Amino acid sequence: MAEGPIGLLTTSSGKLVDIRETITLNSDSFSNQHHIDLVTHINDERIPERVVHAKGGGAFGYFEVTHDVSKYTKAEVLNGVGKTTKVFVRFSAVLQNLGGNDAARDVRGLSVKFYSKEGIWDLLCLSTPVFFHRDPIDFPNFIHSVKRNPKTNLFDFSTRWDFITKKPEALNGFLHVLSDYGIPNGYRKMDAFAIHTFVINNKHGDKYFVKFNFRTEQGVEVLTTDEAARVGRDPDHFNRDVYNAIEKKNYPAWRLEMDVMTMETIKHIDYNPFEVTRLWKKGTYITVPIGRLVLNKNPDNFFRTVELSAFNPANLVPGIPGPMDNLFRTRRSSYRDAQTYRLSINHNKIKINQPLYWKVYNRDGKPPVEENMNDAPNYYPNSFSGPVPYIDPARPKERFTVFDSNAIDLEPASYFYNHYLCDDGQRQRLVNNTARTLVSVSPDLRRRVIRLLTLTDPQLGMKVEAGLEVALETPQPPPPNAIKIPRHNHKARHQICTIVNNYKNYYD
Ligand code: HEM
Repeated sequence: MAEGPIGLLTTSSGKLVDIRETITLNSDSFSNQHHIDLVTHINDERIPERVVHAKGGGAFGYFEVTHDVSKYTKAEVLNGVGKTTKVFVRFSAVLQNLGGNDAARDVRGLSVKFYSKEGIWDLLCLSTPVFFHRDPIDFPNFIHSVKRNPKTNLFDFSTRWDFITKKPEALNGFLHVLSDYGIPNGYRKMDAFAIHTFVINNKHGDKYFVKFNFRTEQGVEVLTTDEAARVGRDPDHFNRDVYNAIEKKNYPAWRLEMDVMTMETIKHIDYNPFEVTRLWKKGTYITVPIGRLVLNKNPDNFFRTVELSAFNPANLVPGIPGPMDNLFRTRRSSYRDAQTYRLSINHNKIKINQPLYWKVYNRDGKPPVEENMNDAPNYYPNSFSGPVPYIDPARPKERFTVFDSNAIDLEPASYFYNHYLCDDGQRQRLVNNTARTLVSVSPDLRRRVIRLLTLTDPQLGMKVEAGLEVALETPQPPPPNAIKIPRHNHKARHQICTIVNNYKNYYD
């Protein structure tokens, strides 16, 4: 904050405001343009919240290349050891509305906007290494089933479990959310995964298949359900945590690495590596370090940066042609459509989304239009010095198609329960959390869920059934913000469970 006033007050059209115009009592308030300016502007201050990932926070920083990956990709942003690129990062919770609770059991987002010399690269990641469905047509149904019930406007476990039992591939993702991994101890303490298998290429046009993963340098930490209920008494705990760490110059950082598969491996492995509801099997890939993401500046203005930011997975750069699976193909158009609705067709001209360089044939539309390409031709091809395309000699020529299977495969969910979770304590907490969600659903739906869990793993089904019996007889804890903490309970210890990230141990 500046020490003195930063200048004289004006109306939004620039007229200086007399001090007598700052009060309207006993005056002709409708001749007071300052008053009208204020009371009408506030009516239009809201824009639609994001349909998913509405609650979030963000920070600026940089990405530094620490390893030479030119063998795999020619992308300028990932090349040149020691080089830094400016970034803006947005953290989010998928299901929470604006103003929702950071400590809710949910999937988290970590989206990175790289302001690269070759254009914006948006890398969108989740805190789970797997997604919930493979068919893009399921997205609206899946989101409806996990967001608020249209009648009660409450979050509803019946609709969630109903959807999962009809689409069992979603179970693996849900088990992640119901486990310790479902509530990280803040955004700084979580890893993040881009999930899809990306195609990348080097300057010779050779293709590689990679999964991008961010590994937190703060260490992975999670909250138990009870711990989260306490932490959640401050609904903005996660945003506050990131903000305060940056203000204290304790800059949060992540290592960016990629799991790499060659074209040869892709052709011969016994599972579909493009399948987003499962992990890659150990031994079929190598892990290559790339660089470091560091957040070192809080935004000066939340709305102008975090709310107006538009991350679009289709924003890719040369050397990273991107994923080929069907889900990603839908994402290529979906985000642009959402952001046009939320921010206008010119969302890429909003400061936070602007690339370093752009020359386009698009014109006009809702502001901002910036210089609107001034007097340059507005059609292509033309004979009047309009911008021309370049030729990328390294663009991969070979094309192939990814076919998805419709088969239901419960093995990834079974693997998660038996091997990804590292001990019986983790497994028991998953069982308890799952049982609690079944208390409010109908007996018929409970039976369907137990049956699905039993098919996944007999022990899991049996334990959840037993846990449910206990939960039905135990009075349910009140909602988090109604929990009473004893006034002098200095001994209330934060039982934060620090867990080894065993994602890499898959199929060890
Ligand atoms: C068919 C599948 C999917 C569809 C249709 C979809 C759609 C959307 C939409 C419409 C938004 C809001 C965009 C906005 O208003 O700015 C969004 C946000 C987001 N999505 Fe997806 N999504 C899909 C799958 C995924 C997957 C697989 C990931 C994981 C990598 C993911 C990660 C994210 C993240 C991190 C955000 C928040 C971006 C931000 O911080 O603004 N989504 N998604």
